[in-house]
Amino acid sequence: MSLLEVNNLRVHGPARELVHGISFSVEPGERLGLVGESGSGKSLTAMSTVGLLAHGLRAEGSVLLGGHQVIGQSDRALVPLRGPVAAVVFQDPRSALDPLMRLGDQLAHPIRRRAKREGRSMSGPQLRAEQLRWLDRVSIADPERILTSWPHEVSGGQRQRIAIAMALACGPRLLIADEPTTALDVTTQAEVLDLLDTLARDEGLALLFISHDLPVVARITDRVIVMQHGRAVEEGPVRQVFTRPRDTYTQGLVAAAQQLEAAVRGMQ
Ligand SMILES: Nc1ncnc2c1ncn2[C@@H]1O[C@H](COP(=O)(O)OP(=O)(O)OP(=O)(O)O)[C@@H](O)[C@H]1O
Repeated sequence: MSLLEVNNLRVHGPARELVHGISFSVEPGERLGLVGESGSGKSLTAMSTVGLLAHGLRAEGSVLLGGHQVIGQSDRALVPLRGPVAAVVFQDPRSALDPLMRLGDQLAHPIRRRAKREGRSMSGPQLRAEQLRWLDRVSIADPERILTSWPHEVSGGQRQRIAIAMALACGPRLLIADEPTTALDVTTQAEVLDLLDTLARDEGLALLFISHDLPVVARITDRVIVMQHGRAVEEGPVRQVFTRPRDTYTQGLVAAAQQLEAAVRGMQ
C-alpha cells in the first residue's frame, strides 16, 4: 500500500477552484518533488495531504495517508496521523515554534508524545538525554544553551534545525518539506538541505519536497511533479523530467534554471 495516495484532489478557494484535480502517490522511502512557479498550487496540494488548509479553503477528492482518508475529517480525527505518519517542515520555522515557549520545552512535546504512543515511560533525565540527542542529530552547537533559549534568541538556521528535530522526533514515515530552505541565506540553505537529505536517509523517510528551485529538487528527490495553474503538467523520474522535459512549461523552467546556472558560472 502507498504511504500517500492522492486521487483527483481539488482545492476550492472562496472565489474559485485553486487546484484542479491532481493525483499522485508516494511509496514508503520514496522522495517526490513538487515544482512550479509561485502560486501554481504546490503548498495547497501538500497541505491538503495532512488536512492543513487555511480557513475558507476546502479540499475534495481522496487523500489516503497511511491508509486513512484525510479529506472531510475533523482536526481531531487527523491528530493521530499528524506526527506519527506525516510531519511538516515549513518555509518559515517560526510557524512551527511558539515564540513564548523555551525551545527545550517545545522539543519535549513530540518526544513525550512519541514515548506515550509507544507505551514507554520517560523520566526527566531520559527526556533530557533525548532532547540533547535530537539537537546533536540536527548538528546544533551548544545544545545545553539552546534548550533554555527562546526562539528569538537563536538564528534562523538554528530555528529551522530545531523545527526539523521536532518534526522527526514525532517518528513520521513521511516528511513534508515546504520550501524548507527558502528563508535561509545561501550557506545555511546548503547545510540544512544536506541535513534533511542525511536524516531522511538515516530514518528511512519518504519525502514530499516542495520547491521552485530545480537544482535543489534534482539533488534531493527521485521523482518530480511539475505544477502550473493548479494542475500537474508533467511527472516522472527527476533525471528524465529535467533532462528531457516534454511539456513546454517544464521546458521553460528547465531552460531558465540552466541560464541562471550558466550566468553564475560566467561570473566565477
Ligand atoms: N487562503 C487562501 N485563500 C485564497 N486563495 C489562496 C489561499 N492560499 C493560497 N491561495 C491561492 O491559491 C493558489 C495556489 O497557492 P499555493 O500557495 O499552493 O502556491 P505555491 O505554488 O505553493 O506558491 P509559492 O511557491 O509562492 O508558495 C494561489 O493563487 C494563491 O493565491
